[in-house]
Amino acid sequence: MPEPLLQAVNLQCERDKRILFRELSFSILPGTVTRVEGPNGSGKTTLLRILAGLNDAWTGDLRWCGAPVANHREEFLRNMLYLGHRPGIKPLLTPLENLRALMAGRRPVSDSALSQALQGTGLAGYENVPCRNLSAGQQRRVALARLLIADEPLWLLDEVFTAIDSDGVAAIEGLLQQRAAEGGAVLVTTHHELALPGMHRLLLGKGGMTDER
Ligand SMILES: Nc1ncnc2c1ncn2[C@@H]1O[C@H](COP(=O)(O)OP(=O)(O)OP(=O)(O)O)[C@@H](O)[C@H]1O
Repeated sequence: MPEPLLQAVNLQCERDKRILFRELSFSILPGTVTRVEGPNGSGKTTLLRILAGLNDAWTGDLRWCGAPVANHREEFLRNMLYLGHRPGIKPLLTPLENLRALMAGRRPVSDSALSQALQGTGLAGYENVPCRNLSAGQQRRVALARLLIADEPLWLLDEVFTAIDSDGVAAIEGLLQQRAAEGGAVLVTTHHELALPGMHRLLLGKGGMTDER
């Protein structure tokens, strides 16, 4: 079996004196897509934020390629892409400016490559329009264009299908499968039905977690 990209060991998280999950352990292998599932409020967003280093209210161990994330935080952050359930784009900036800002601090990417990514998400002709003038789905597509220029092997995607039409959902499903086929791994939360062959499932809530296929 290949070495897991990410391992969680005995994660516990408490919010407002309520235990969201405890003794939560799982391994994310390269080449996999895993859907984090559970009812509203079961902790899906919280778990992804913990994995992305955006929430400190937890105990347990996280390992990246076998080494504690805490000791290799920069390397982990370089290899991980997190897209949250809000598009996280700036309404006064154009799609091109937003995508440039999303890549800041990462590797340099030319404007023509950024434009190509925007065109790949159906935003041809909107590259220089302020995002506040775009529809909800188009704004989401600006954030999703990030996936088309992502070289990070691990993707953490929280409700990124929101406001996306069926063609767009199918295109994103293709990107997730492609990342897995390239040896990466994807964790995704969504209330949409996903039909990805071989998809793993992490079930939160109802007092525990299972990993099923
Ligand atoms: N900043 C916060 N402070 C305190 N409690 C919080 C905070 N954020 C979330 N919670 C609580 O944590 C629980 C889990 O929230 P979370 O957003 O992780 O659930 P979820 O499974 O993603 O839900 P949904 O399916 O509705 O998106 C909720 O009961 C919520 O009230």
